[in-house]
Amino acid sequence: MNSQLEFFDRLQDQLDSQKPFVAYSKPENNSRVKAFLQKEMMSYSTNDLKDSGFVFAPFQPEKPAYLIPYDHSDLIECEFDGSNYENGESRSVESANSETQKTSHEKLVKDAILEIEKGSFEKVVLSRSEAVQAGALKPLNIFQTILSKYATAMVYIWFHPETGIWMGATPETLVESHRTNFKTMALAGTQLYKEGHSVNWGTKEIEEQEFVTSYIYTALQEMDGIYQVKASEPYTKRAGNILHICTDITGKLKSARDIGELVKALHPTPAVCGLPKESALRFILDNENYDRQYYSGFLGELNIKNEVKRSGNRRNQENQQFAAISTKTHLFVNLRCMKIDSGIANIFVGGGITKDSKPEDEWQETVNKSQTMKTVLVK
Ligand SMILES: C=C(O[C@@H]1C=C(C(=O)O)C=C[C@H]1O)C(=O)O
Repeated sequence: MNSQLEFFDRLQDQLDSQKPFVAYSKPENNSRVKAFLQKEMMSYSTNDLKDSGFVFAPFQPEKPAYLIPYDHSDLIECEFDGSNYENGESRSVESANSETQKTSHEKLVKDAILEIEKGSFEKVVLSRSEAVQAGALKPLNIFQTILSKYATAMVYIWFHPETGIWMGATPETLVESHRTNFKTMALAGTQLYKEGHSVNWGTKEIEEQEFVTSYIYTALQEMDGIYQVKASEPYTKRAGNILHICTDITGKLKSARDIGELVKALHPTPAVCGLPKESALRFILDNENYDRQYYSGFLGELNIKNEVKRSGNRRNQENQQFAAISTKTHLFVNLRCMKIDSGIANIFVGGGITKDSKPEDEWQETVNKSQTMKTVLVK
């Protein structure tokens, strides 16, 4: 375990020498910050997700996913004390041309609704990117503010010379697996969190989230090598100033090595792409008018060896040997994120469109979601 100062110095050195690294804290243990520091300048990728390390994959499934390999990295960690950072309600930065952005996002939404009425697809997730000034704020200081502000998210900073600096605070698990057990979630429907107010969901949000659950559930049930698929009751999940509807879905894989096939079946899920997947993806690529890059892709720990302490009990030795080589994967969908480039933060936000969508509300939803990153850009 490193001291916080030492830990962030190591990250800064890595950034100064332009070598890939990732630092992150997971929702279940949010004060523990871990990092993979790649030892050399090399560029690694993973196609089948059978490698071990930290993966950073784009939205478009056929494009390569970067990997910081476990075997080529220094792994460091620290306990993070966020008490020195400004917290609570903060102001937020605004971009200059929001009227133009509003008009073009609403036009995009209207075009999608026409397409839904024609029967081309049932749901499509439409997004935009917005550039705001990050000023003189240093990337690692922004990351520390995100860590102190969003305790229940997967908070990360990723750097690779070929992708630039990305960071975010995502609420959405793509797949979590340990040995042959796996878990995923159907997350959709959005409203602003208001303290002290009871939460009611409208039909549009309930239906939209049910689409996502039933697509994931059916896709998993139909897949070879997947068993015992179960879905929880939907519940409300808070992510910063935003609320979503969430259903947890669990199951079993025939082999722990099949994680790549599972991810291939899920990504991009209807929570970030649409339904049916192919026609929604086509609409996104033809109409969004910008490149999502790694926004709504996925990132996280891939096939990480699980540390298991052996006991001296001889009767259980077979089991223990199995446990000693078991691996864990925890991948998140890259949402509520931004790319930092020469003092400019490009924030990425989107939302699901169905036949019942109202263009102005959909614009407002992206504005609300953009606050997650905007509020960490103020000194
Ligand atoms: C697409 C985003 O979020 C996704 C879309 C949601 C929605 O349409 O309500 C809710 C949660 C996420 O699955 C985003 O945050 O940019």
